[in-house]
Amino acid sequence: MEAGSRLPTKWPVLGMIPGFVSRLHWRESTWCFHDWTTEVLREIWLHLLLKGPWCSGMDILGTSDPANIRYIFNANFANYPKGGQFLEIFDILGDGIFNADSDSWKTQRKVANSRMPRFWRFVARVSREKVEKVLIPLLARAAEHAAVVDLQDVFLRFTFDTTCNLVFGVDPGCLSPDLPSVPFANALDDAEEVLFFRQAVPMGWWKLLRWLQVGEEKKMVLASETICNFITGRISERMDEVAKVRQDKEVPMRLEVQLDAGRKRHLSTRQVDPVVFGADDLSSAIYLEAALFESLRLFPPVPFEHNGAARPDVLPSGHKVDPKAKIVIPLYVMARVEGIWGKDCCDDWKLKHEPLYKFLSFNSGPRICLGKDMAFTQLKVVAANLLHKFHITVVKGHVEVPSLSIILHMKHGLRVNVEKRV
Ligand code: HEM
Repeated sequence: MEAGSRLPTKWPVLGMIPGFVSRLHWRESTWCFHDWTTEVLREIWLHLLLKGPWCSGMDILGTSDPANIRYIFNANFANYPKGGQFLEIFDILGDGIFNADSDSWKTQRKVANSRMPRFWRFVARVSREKVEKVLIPLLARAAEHAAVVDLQDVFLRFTFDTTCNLVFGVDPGCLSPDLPSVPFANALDDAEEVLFFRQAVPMGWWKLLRWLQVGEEKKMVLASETICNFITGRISERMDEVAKVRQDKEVPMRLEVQLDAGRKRHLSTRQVDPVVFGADDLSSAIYLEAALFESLRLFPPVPFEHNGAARPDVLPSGHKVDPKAKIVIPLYVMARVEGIWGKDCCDDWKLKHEPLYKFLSFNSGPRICLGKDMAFTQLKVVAANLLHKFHITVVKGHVEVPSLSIILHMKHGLRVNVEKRV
């Protein structure tokens, strides 16, 4: 394949790594790393073979070819496990489902899958309540005071509160009116940026930094500590509560009374504001769904997928892969390739079904995201209610730059003005 003009120069010994790393540092410009990879892949049509330094084991095949993706995620799924390299990079996730392969993955997926309907009901109820009691009042106050709101920060807090409620049974109140600082959420952001860095440089490099505990890896140490402290704190609180409940003989009756009070409260809130949409009200909101799908296509929350091959193989595009190479699928880029989505790939949306190996935002094949319906329900409840009650506009001059992280978010948040609809 001919090297395109935007491709980094291939140096003896160092390969393309100097040019690649320098692109990582164009952070402040709107011409960000994602845009650069989009231009490169457009120019050389779907595939990019990035040569890492000599003997570094960091050759990367970037592909956005739907035929390859279908092959890797579906047809020859067994040959493309997460693999040892992935496990080392994502060590912070332990041996949970995201890192697991083979039998351990199968067992964890089965267990998680069986819990999803219950989780879905919980998240649907809690999301509606939180929208009504916290999110709408918060934006109404901002509208009254003509205050600028960082909508990305608000949504992160919303998700964080509902997720903690689901996982630990407690709402940490990150969305309370004073918007308290959330060290755990900041630590997660830091960890996600370090995980991106680890994927972008040779393994020996980040391991050396980790050993020396400097730079990005120092950031990871601090982030891991904060994350561990938060999780162990919530678990021990929960265990204390459970122990208390076990000792208390009157609990069954009390619980019943509490549940009944909860039900009544729920009924009474419905009476207070009947114009707050819940999951059931939105089940046939197909235009809203299409708009959300389109946003997730253009701005995939997981902007890259990363795989390795267990055995040497040849992809449908003819590219050879060997077990030492990394295969990277750039989702952000895929959404902007005309050959995949047509001429209007960047600025139009259509109401039609597309195969999941083209729309990869929730992954595809046997490892498809288990929380897709849950996430979608939450997105619909939040979007429908806010759009119904408020007119929201991005602050003039706000610069939108994606951060370099394994999760796509805006480096400077999303500053908006909010007005109540009349
Ligand atoms: C907009 C929100 C979400 C997006 C875009 C999303 C996207 C994804 C993606 C891309 C993967 C594949 C990751 C990989 O292995 O490389 C994944 C896996 C997964 N997701 Fe989600 N996800 C979302 C929300 C959720 C929620 C709310 C849950 C559950 C509570 C969830 C549960 C999972 C699980 C368990 C897996 C692992 C599946 C497996 O490896 O078998 N996700 N998700």
